[in-house]
Amino acid sequence: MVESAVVVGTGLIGTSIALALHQRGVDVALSDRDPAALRLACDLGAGRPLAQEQTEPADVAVVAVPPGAVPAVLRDAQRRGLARVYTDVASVKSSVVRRVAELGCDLTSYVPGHPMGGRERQGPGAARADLFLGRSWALCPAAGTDPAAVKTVTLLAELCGADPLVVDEAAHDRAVALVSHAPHAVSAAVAASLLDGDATALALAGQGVRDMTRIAGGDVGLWREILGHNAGPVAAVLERVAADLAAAAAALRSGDPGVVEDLLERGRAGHARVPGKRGAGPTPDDAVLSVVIPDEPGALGRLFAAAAEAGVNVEDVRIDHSPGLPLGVAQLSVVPEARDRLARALTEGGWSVHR
Ligand SMILES: NC(=O)c1ccc[n+]([C@@H]2O[C@H](COP(=O)([O-])OP(=O)(O)OC[C@H]3O[C@@H](n4cnc5c(N)ncnc54)[C@H](O)[C@@H]3O)[C@@H](O)[C@H]2O)c1
Ligand SMILES: O=C(O)C(=O)C[C@]1(C(=O)O)C=C[C@@H](O)C=C1
Repeated sequence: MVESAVVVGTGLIGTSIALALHQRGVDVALSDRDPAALRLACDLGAGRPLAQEQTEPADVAVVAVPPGAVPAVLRDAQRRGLARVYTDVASVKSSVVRRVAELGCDLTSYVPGHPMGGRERQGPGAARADLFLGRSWALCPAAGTDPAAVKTVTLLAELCGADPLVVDEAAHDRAVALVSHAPHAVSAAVAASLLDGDATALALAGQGVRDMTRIAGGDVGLWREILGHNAGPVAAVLERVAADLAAAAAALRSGDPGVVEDLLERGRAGHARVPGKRGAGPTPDDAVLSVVIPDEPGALGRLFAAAAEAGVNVEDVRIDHSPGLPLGVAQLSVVPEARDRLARALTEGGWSVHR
């Protein structure tokens, strides 16, 4: 059971976890070294400030501070006896766990963790209770970790709507180098190239460059720490990506289309491997309906209401606006079996539906 929790570090991730737990009826006590971050998290309804003298240990304490700060914060939390079970959310695991052991923390009650949901913004103001819905949440218990502690942190992840995944810490670091850390560095490199663009080039920026550079807007201090703590695995991925890019550039200069085509084909194949919601495959093209919506208040609400009336759950939605036009296109992702039913119902309801 997770009935009470302490969250140390009320930034984006700590406050998002606290909001999710609070919504599920967990008693959440919050702490942050920055009083403004703590106050905002409390005002957002994420929990109450942790009392100086905590009498009863909570079921679980979540250390949600930058990777380099985790070991000392965990040691202090354990010394204070804040909880029976401890976890952290740092984006890297091996270096953090090594330092935690060096500081003499109790390893039996500590389950290293990493929720795979986040944003490019920092602080409690960016927190969302649904940040981890359908995301994986890595747990990296060691041989000596108490199985009951693993159960508690598994439950914590599930209460936040995530899918817990037990993985060895070194495998975790190699995996996130591939799916998170190197992509961040590549996004930063592409975004940095925009510094060479003039006003005309930037005025022509479309959705492609926005998608590609969103994560480059993340906090420099945090990402410098993350990349530095996972240096070897990240460097290995960056070297492979750099080799591909160098080969593509050389082929473009020499007019060899095969190399470029091979990169594009492998890119499509890699993209198709990225799982969708809850580990399912990506939404097949045939399960996406494009619906023209007027750019006016309530239009999206009416569209969702029409889908609900047809008994169809909208799994995901993306909205493309046409600048200068009073219209947008909502791309509704639904399970393939529901596509025809929804298309029929929307068409009968007067919506302009395209497959
Ligand atoms: N940002 C993401 O997308 C993301 C996703 C998953 C995991 N993480 C991990 O979550 C952790 C927190 O990242 P964030 O994005 O929430 O950052 P954030 O900057 O929004 O929040 C960090 C909070 O920790 C507090 N803090 C720092 N040192 C502290 C200390 N010694 N004692 C108490 N509080 C302290 C800060 O005041 C701040 O409020 C990091 O370890 C990061 O690797 C981040
Ligand atoms: O969506 C984003 O903005 C993120 O960068 C989230 C993301 C990721 O790479 O998926 C970033 C770092 C984390 O440690 C976990 C999640």
